[in-house]
This record gives sequence, C-alpha cells and structure tokens, in this order.
Amino acid sequence: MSSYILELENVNKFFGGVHAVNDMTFSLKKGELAGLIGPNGAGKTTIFNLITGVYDCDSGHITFKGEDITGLKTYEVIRKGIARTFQNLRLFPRSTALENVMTACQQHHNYSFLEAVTHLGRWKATEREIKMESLELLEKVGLADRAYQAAGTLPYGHQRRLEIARALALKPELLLLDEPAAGMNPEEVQELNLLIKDIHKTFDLTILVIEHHMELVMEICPHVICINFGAKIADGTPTEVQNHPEVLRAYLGEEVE
Ligand SMILES: Nc1ncnc2c1ncn2[C@@H]1O[C@H](COP(=O)(O)OP(=O)(O)OP(=O)(O)O)[C@@H](O)[C@H]1O
Repeated sequence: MSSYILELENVNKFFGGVHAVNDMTFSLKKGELAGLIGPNGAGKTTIFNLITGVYDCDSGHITFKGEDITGLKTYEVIRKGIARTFQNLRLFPRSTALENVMTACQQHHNYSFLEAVTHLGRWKATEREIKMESLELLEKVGLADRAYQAAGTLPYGHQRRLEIARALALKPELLLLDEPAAGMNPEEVQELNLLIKDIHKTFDLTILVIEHHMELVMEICPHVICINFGAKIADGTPTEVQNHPEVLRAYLGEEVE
C-alpha cells in the first residue's frame, strides 16, 4: 500500500475556456503539514473543491488512503475522513459558536429520528457528550469564552478559528484549510500559526493549507507546493520552493511576503 494519504494524479478541471487545474499531480504523506501556494486565481480553491467532491474532475484521479475517491459526493468524502474550511466563511451566523460546532459533532453520533424528536432514549446522553466534545474543541481553538455568542457577531479572526473547530468536529484525518489567515492582522496570523501547529500535533492530522501569503506557509509548512495558472511549478521544502525561478517569476510584480 502507498505511504501517501492523498494523491492527485494528472487531475484536470476546465471552466469553459479556463483550464483551472492543469494536469495536477502531487502527494501528501500521512502526518504532513503542507502548504499550497500560488498567486490569485492560480487554482488553489478549485483543487480543494475537486478533492472534496464539490466539483468533478474532468480527468485524472484522486486517491485517499489508497482508495480512489474521484467522483465521490462531498458527504461521502467527509465520511472518508477529509474536512475543510472555506475561504468565504460558511458558519451559521445566528447560531452560537457552540451550536455551530455541535452540528458538526452530531455526524459521529447515533440516535434515531424518534429519539431526536421525543428527546428520549439515547438522545440526552448523546447530546451531553456532543456538548462536552464541542466545548473542548472551542477551548482548543481559544474560543471557550465565546461559546454562547452568536457566530456572526464574533470578530473575523475568531470566526476563522470557529470554522477550524467545526472542521475538527468531523474528526478528519486530512484537514484542508483554505486561506485561514485571510483578513487577519499580523498578530492574529502569528496566533493562527501556533494554532495550526498545535492542532496538527494534538489531533495527529495531515494538513494542507492554502495560503496566498508565502510567509505564513514558509514558517509552518516543511512541504510546499506552488501552482500557477492551474499547473504545478514547484514542490519541495520552503527553501527549494522559495528560490525556484518559476516561483519567483509567478510572484514577480506581487509582494513576496
Ligand atoms: N465555478 C467557477 N466557474 C468558472 N470559473 C471558475 C470557477 N471557480 C474558479 N474559476 C476560475 O478558475 C481559476 C482558478 O480559480 P481558484 O478560485 O481555484 O483560484 P485560487 O488560486 O483559489 O485564487 P484565490 O487565491 O484568488 O482564491 C480562476 O480563473 C477562476 O476564475
């Protein structure tokens, strides 16, 4: 069996005339903390959408833990052990932070429809368990004191942390983070770096993080993949990628942070 947890093999995706993902091939080893970088419109989010079944690949294969997951529906991909956060937050803004996490936690617990509507049987004990688990996750991401606040009223940086807690509630083996630092100030970015490193270790996760800013990725990811115009242009250590002529060219005219 392959030692890779995730493998993309010659994956292609077109949107009309736009070749958004061009013959993409890369692999992640189990337990890696890897970064996917590239300029605006390079195809990073589309790759996440292909992995998570939001879009179908036009050709190529995606393998997770040795199993071909190409063409699976999003809920099936989640059940296999892949969770993600979104560039544009997808929280339930009127629900509390706790409720947002509990909703995701419920995926892993069983009680019947009848038990749910009557609040009898396994329902009470399970709900208690889900609440405890969710509170622990909120604590992990530094939001314990915000548990009962409506998600939509949390500061932006906190909402991003809440999205991470919600993704962790799905108990993934592979976590995909789509620009988790977007909209954060430098201090928040530093705190986020520590959080990503911490959850990577604590939850024994493989993490792939999309980042437009090189600095964040270079600081926390020992493995970096750089793409431009849908195609991979570099794949290696931060130093290898940072000094790669095509990467420098891709970022030329953009601020290399
Ligand atoms: N649903 C869609 N329909 C049409 N074109 C799309 C769609 N999604 C993405 N694209 C196009 O595919 C290309 C890659 O977009 P994508 O969002 O994956 O890039 P990105 O690297 O994530 O960019 P950013 O850093 O700005 O988020 C772009 O040209 C984009 O306009």
